[in-house]
Amino acid sequence: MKCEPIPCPNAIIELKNISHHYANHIQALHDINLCLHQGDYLCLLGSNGAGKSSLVKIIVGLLEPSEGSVSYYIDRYAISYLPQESYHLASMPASVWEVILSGNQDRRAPYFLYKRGVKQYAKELLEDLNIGHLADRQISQLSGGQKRRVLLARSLVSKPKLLILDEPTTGLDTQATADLYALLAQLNDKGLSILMVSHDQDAVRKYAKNVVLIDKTIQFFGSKHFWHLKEQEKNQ
Ligand SMILES: Nc1ncnc2c1ncn2[C@@H]1O[C@H](COP(=O)(O)OP(=O)(O)OP(=O)(O)O)[C@@H](O)[C@H]1O
Repeated sequence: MKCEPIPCPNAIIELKNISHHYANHIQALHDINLCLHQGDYLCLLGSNGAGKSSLVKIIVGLLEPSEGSVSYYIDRYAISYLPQESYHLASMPASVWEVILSGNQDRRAPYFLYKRGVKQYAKELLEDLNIGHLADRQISQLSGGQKRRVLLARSLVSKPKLLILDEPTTGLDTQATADLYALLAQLNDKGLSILMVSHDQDAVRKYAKNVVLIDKTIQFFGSKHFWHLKEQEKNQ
């Protein structure tokens, strides 16, 4: 199905004609045109190998696209990214508290100059994500699900304007998953823009505003309600 791109009046990021092939000639993405709006909750869907992680890495600047351009209409430092795997952070010789605060490293200020407000917000995040009891533990000694919650707190402590998450609920139990979605919805209500790679169809139905479905190229890009109708049609 060919979709017209939704208009971009309040775009914070705009992708134009993005294509990417890796050194082994695998074509991961072809001619992607996409925009992310201020206040959006955009879910990026696609099957394994469809190019989701490649696209996210291009958006956050970790991967240079073979073709096309990305335009940023917000400060790049206002973008926070929670990747699928963060081995280096999850194995750091540091406490949970230190790892969370390191998400707010002001590049111009020494480590000890954290403002009181940042520490207060870090404490709130510890509570919201139910990891307050872990604050003094070494992150390397936590379970996979606990580490993910710590890394989410780390990616939020700088109060980003855009949060990009790649499969954020991997390894979380039912309660932790529900808590995480509730927190994201709350932050989105307060103005945080969200781009989330997800396989969780229920979460997409419940929380997303817009949906982009890719399989190297864009298969669908539009409102969640329209996507839902298309899904229903397909299943009839
Ligand atoms: N570093 C790499 N070098 C070569 N090919 C790669 C590399 N990373 C990804 N690919 C290939 O690019 C294509 C897109 O991969 P990508 O990881 O972006 O997909 P994905 O949609 O995120 O998949 P998944 O849902 O399984 O995480 C796949 O065919 C993959 O094998």
